[in-house]
Amino acid sequence: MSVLVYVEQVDGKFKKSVFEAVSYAKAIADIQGSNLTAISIGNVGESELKALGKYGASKVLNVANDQLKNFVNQAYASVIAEAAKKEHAEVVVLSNSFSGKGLGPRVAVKLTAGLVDGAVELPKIEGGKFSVKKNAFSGKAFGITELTSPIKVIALNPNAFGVKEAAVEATIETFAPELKSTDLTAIVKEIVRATDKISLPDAELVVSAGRGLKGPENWGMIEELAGLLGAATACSKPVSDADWRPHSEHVGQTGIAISPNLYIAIGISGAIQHLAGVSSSKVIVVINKDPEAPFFKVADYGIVGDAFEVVPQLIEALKAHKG
Ligand SMILES: Cc1cc2nc3c(=O)[nH]c(=O)nc-3n(C[C@H](O)[C@H](O)[C@H](O)COP(=O)(O)OP(=O)(O)OC[C@H]3O[C@@H](n4cnc5c(N)ncnc54)[C@H](O)[C@@H]3O)c2cc1C
Repeated sequence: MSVLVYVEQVDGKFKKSVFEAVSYAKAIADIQGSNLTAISIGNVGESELKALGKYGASKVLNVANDQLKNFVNQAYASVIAEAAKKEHAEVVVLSNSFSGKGLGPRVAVKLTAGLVDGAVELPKIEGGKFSVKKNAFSGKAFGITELTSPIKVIALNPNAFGVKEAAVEATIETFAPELKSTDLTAIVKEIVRATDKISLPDAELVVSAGRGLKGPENWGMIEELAGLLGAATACSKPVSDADWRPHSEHVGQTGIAISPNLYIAIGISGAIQHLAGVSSSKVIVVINKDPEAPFFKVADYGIVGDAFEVVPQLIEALKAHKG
């Protein structure tokens, strides 16, 4: 018996959410008294794979196949399921990222396993029962799901558990499962990234702005503030609908759901559909000129003021602090 964790790579590197998923899987392995194996797909260097030992993976299955260099949902799901069978894994953990959201259900079907996606806590394993707390209704509620299948698949929400070190020596093993032709009907040859900015779902700090900014020409100060903080930028739905910002920045019920350590909302009213995607942020700072704006009700810190006065002052203060 073991726990298997899928470690998603981007350009041969692991993101923070991977170390978090490994830490989470290691904690489950410790509860069960079993070992943790990681499965890496794509061309990842040995030192990067070995580094997974720092978070508790004692074995790393390495699938270095050129056809799988870039993410292919169907094929990756087959490889993860084969790895789970090989390792007799009782629990399979992955990150509830863009690709994890597609992989989780596929892996679960292949293993006839129960799935919890959007997990926010370690499972409770008591009296033969295995239940997991998860986000429900776009983050407006939590649900407790009991998994009754012998194999369980858990997709962990980024930033829900944190990265925890549990250093062990990781051994690397080559794994080359046979792929069906139906798994490779589409191969991603190359991914050309539109931007090299910090990716929103992984960002620990997010600076977000809404219609209060009046127009796209005013985003310079938002980008400058985000740049100084090392934060990603986000926006409300009307802003991306009006093409002031790209749709990839739209957060909320119909956009991306995020849970960064810090979310700064500037000129955003705080409509329930917006809050659905950001309310699990650890600290929320709201800047709005209307003291009655609903966002203040969920804010940890609020500044009532005009964004065009407050943001430049914040930028100056940060520059002075950094200098
Ligand atoms: C089915 C459905 C799904 C939706 N999904 C989403 C979603 O995923 N994400 C989302 O964001 N919205 C979503 N919406 C839209 C949502 O209901 C709100 O309309 C939207 O969030 C409002 O965006 P906003 O706060 O930027 O704009 P507004 O509501 O226009 O608010 C602008 C805010 O800026 C403040 N302001 C104005 N000028 C300044 C200034 N100079 N300085 C400081 N503050 C200023 C105002 O006081 C106001 O609070 C959805 C709606 C529906 C019906």
